[in-house]
Amino acid sequence: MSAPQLVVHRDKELMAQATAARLITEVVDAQAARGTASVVLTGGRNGNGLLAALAASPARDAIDWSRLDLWWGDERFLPEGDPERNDTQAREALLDSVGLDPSRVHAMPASDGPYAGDADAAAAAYASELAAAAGPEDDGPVPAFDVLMLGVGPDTHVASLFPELPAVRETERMVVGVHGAPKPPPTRISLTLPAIRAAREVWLLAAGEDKAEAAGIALSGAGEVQAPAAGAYGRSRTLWLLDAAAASRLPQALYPRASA
Ligand SMILES: O=C1O[C@H](COP(=O)(O)O)[C@@H](O)[C@H](O)[C@H]1O
Repeated sequence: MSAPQLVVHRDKELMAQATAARLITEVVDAQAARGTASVVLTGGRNGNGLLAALAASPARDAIDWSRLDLWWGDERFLPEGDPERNDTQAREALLDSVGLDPSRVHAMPASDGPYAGDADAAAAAYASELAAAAGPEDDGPVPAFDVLMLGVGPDTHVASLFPELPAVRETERMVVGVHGAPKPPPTRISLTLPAIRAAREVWLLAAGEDKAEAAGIALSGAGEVQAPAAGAYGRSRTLWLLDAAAASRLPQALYPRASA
């Protein structure tokens, strides 16, 4: 487990641009060291903002996109191409405009595919895909992703692990179907905390006033069942990337601010 490190940017635009630059460097370094890189994408406003910033960055061409494996931390269990799918939004924001190898883009199954209506079976299939990609050096049934990104929800959810729902308590399976999510749609697929913790680096993204309470709770010693973001950490680094609005309710000891 790596203790959280915080980086606070002035506003969400700067946070997205700086995180895009950070991601480019990480991917380029991983490709230089190992030939390939693996990144886990997140959905939501902050995740899509980051992808849009990456698409707009001239430095994006430093990445060899054909040697990048992309995975998702969660997905809304909806038909292929649905505008609310995280996969659809990521393709529009970035993926359709770079030269990815389609065989390395590992979208989570859609609700109208071979697992029609069965999110649990779809989750098991994604777990098998992850296990097939893991090598002996990964030391487990999922790859040691270079960077795994998670948007933090206003209720402290990450991926589709919502407070108090069974998925956040999962300790054995790497991917689960989520039922009854409080944020629409109710049926989802999600990596679990053990899968998230297999990543070398976990980056939590929180921008905007509506994330301030969640960031404050998760970084104040809350339990992971009540505040799933508190249970998300990487093997070698856990990085919280915030804007000033989202950092406004962090404990002073973590993020000192001049008193008003
Ligand atoms: O539904 C989801 O929400 C979270 C957070 O989204 P945000 O819009 O509040 O930033 C996201 O990280 C997750 O991938 C997504 O499925």
